[in-house]
Amino acid sequence: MEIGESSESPEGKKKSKSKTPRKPKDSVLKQKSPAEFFADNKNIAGFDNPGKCLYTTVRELVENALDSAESISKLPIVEITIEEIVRSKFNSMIGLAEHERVDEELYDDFESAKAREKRLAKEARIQEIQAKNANLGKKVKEPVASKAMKGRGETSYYRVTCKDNGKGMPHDDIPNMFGRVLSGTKYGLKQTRGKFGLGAKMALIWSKMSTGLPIEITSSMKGQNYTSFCRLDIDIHRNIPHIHVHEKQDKKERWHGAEIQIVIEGNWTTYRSKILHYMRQMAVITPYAEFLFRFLSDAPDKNVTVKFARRTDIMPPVPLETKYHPSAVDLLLIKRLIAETSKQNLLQFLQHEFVNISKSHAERLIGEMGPDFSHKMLVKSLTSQQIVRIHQLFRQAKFDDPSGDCLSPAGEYNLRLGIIKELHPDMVATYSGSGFATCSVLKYLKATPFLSKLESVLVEKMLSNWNSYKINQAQDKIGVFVSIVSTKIPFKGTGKEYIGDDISEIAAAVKTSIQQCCTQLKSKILKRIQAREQQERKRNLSKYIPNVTGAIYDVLKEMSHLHASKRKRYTNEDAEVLNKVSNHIITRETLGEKLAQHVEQVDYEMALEYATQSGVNEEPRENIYIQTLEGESKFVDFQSPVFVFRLFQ
Ligand SMILES: Nc1ncnc2c1ncn2[C@@H]1O[C@H](COP(=O)(O)OP(=O)(O)OP(=O)(O)O)[C@@H](O)[C@H]1O
Repeated sequence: MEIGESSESPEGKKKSKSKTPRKPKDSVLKQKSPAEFFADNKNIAGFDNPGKCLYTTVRELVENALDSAESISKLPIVEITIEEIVRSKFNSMIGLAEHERVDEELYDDFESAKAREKRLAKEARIQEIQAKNANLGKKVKEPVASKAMKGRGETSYYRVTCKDNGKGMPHDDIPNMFGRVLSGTKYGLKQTRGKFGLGAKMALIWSKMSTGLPIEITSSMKGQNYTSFCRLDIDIHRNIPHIHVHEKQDKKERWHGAEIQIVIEGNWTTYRSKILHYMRQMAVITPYAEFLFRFLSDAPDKNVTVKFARRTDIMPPVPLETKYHPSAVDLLLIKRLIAETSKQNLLQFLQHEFVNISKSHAERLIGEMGPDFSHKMLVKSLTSQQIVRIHQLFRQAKFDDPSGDCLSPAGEYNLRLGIIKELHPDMVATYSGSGFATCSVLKYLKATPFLSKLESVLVEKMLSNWNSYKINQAQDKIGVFVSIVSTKIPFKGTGKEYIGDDISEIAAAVKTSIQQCCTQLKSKILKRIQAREQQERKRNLSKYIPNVTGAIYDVLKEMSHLHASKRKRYTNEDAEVLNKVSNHIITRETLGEKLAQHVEQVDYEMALEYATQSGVNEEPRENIYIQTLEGESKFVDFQSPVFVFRLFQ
């Protein structure tokens, strides 16, 4: 599907010989190609400012790499490198001579001698205050960038390279895949990260807007004895690739996959933490992938190398292509399906082009459509009115929900593993819901602030009663991961940053998942609280043993004197005890020991009583997750926060 082709640019029109009516002189009507539209509105695809553009470029390339490796069931290895290119280096790269400023006052970062003096004095004062605060152990705020530091001219360029071990691309498709907006291989009804056929082209449009440099693609597919190399940019007005080089080269290594390289303007300083956070999130959600992230610059202290190692060899199965659900199609879609179907008659069409319509169900539906319809009628001969009738029936009839079999959720096992390995939380709870294959994870951290403002507001909205789950919002740090898989995620924009909470089924599934996780956490937290209380009770009782023994022993001693001097006679058991005191069989020490034994006994009995009441009759248990024995792997991992068992068959 290439929507781009239907929209002609003014240039395209000039060239075409078609007899379209001439534009009236006073008309203000204009057309835009999809590439022009997205260049003008790049914010809707997550390309807002240079920093965000760098971040979104990384995201788009990484997600394409993962999609590609997963499509052939290959454990992904993704190497992403961001190389900083300072302006002087960039200029020499493009053959632009360095220019010494002549008229300083022309520049945005110009400051007069007086202003400079004032600024330096202010900065010195701030530094002094900060030094004082640091000595007092107070928190020191990051200094705000001064005008001289943040001049608009301080552009930085970055070469972003992403290499994967995925499927690679057919040689002839590469130019359109990267140089034609709204072209891709992921429009079908299949769960993939990519969907719009836009991301890589947005990165290219941004490189064209900011550096003017082309994108370079190297690709090799399994079984190909060559490597494809393509250097191209995009003709924005016509929305077509502008190819510089497109050739087959000798294959030097046994590699299949793709390597994409692009030079763009960006801002590493402001987006460093967001990019690293994203890489970590990807490592959490895809623990079966290996990520190598590198930031390289001329200043070695700025360089970053992070390797997120693979923690499991078990990846979710490849998602399956599915068909449309009859309740979810519109008129346009039915017409398209009719045009594209290979089935001859209406019965076969209904039965094979939709999910949840069996043969007998199709027969009943055709019966319900009216006398104009029959099983054998040619589907391509349906009139517009008849198609409307089918559509109306699809809207009114009752169909089973789609099964979700075509989806491949990350699964509790993978999410849990990813979270434990990357975030080392204090506690984790996971829950996997059905229907939307929603899997939600809630982790509970003591030390690391995790939620961003937006996420916390969202979770807050979902769950206002943390207290009832024994979660202390002021003290406890809570992280929530929700993984939603679908053939079509209802993102709010092509930047794929948000999904709305207006789709009630998704909102309800997410809420239930979070509540389920909270309930699991609650029982873990309660156990911990009770264990702490038990320890405290014992400590409190033991604390008084010396004083209590002393007091009792003094009284017994006094009584034994009275008894021995016959000033007061005690009988039976009392006399026996007092004699033992006189004969040093009962001493301060033996009394202390007995009391300690008693405290131990009482404590044990109380713990036992609690355990019987709450149904805990053993040591606290930790759930372990066993991966199913599907796929090629001949082993199974038993995963717990403290150990992993790998059992080979
Ligand atoms: N690393 C890669 N390996 C193999 N194919 C790739 C790779 N990167 C891109 N492609 C191909 O190029 C197409 C276009 O990619 P692009 O990022 O523009 O869109 P998309 O991934 O399909 O959708 P979205 O815009 O939602 O990300 C993809 O559909 C895919 O077929």
